[in-house]
Amino acid sequence: MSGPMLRIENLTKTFPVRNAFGRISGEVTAVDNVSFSIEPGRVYGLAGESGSGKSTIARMIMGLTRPTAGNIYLDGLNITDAGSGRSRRGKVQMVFQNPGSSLNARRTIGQSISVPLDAHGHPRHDRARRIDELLEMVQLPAEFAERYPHELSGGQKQRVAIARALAMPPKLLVLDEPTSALDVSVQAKVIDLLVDLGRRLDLTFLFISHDLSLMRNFAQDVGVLYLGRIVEAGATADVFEKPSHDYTKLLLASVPVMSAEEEAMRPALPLVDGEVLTSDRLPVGSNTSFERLEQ
Ligand SMILES: Nc1ncnc2c1ncn2[C@@H]1O[C@H](COP(=O)(O)OP(=O)(O)OP(=O)(O)O)[C@@H](O)[C@H]1O
Repeated sequence: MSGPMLRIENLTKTFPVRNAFGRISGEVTAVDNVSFSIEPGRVYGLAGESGSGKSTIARMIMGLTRPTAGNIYLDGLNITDAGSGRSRRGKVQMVFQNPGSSLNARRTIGQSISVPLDAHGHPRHDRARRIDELLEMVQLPAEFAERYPHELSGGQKQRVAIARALAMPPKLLVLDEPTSALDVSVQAKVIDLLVDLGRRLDLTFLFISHDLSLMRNFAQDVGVLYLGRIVEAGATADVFEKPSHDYTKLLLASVPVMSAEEEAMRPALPLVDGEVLTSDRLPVGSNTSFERLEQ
């Protein structure tokens, strides 16, 4: 099918805010009229600081949170109200930030990987072979199938989470801060693995991160999210070279630089009322005291 793999159209999500007595006293707009699309085989980066609405967008795509307004199309199909069940038909999978908590401590790695296989009716007699194949795909030895999560490093656990997400190969892989719980040296290896798998399996990625240096290497297109809105979007190289929004400039200014050349290319810090705009001068949004409500 031609057309975008994912199309997000005017997506909005509000949550009720409760006061100390548990009564609804207002609402917070976590995602505010967001639109973007991802062409097949591309990596789209959604960048923004904590609280900007990144995870809420991911949860709506996965059918874990119902949008207040707007539409989500996956491979041409409107999945906005489809819930997290079969209607996504295994077309979309997600890898979460913390590989430790996404794996069941009481299950062996092989058992964890077989959950999606069983759920999709993969033939039992082929299960062990498929688990070996998936472990090999994420560059882990076959013996790991017998191990428990506590016997693995953070990077190895994240590789298992990726193997599980690919057990029934999806078209779209949503990565919500997939490397932020890992050491810097391990982060690059996990990203390299994702790039390689993306090519081999023809995957499309939504890569959610606050880490712009990773995004620069991985994503071809980027949308910068600030207080629930996309304030800037375009080809990653363009956005990084000529950011137009103050918030993007600020995010870029805090990316660690490696060389004098890169330092010279850093955008000047935005000035507001003649003063340098720093993170603590940005409106942070009133996101500190809400009860987190599952809708
Ligand atoms: N279930 C909920 N109930 C109430 N408010 C919520 C709920 N989920 C998210 N929010 C609020 O919505 C806003 C966006 O949160 P979200 O988790 O999407 O941000 P984020 O960019 O993913 O941040 P982080 O990187 O810290 O996870 C925040 O203000 C948050 O407090």
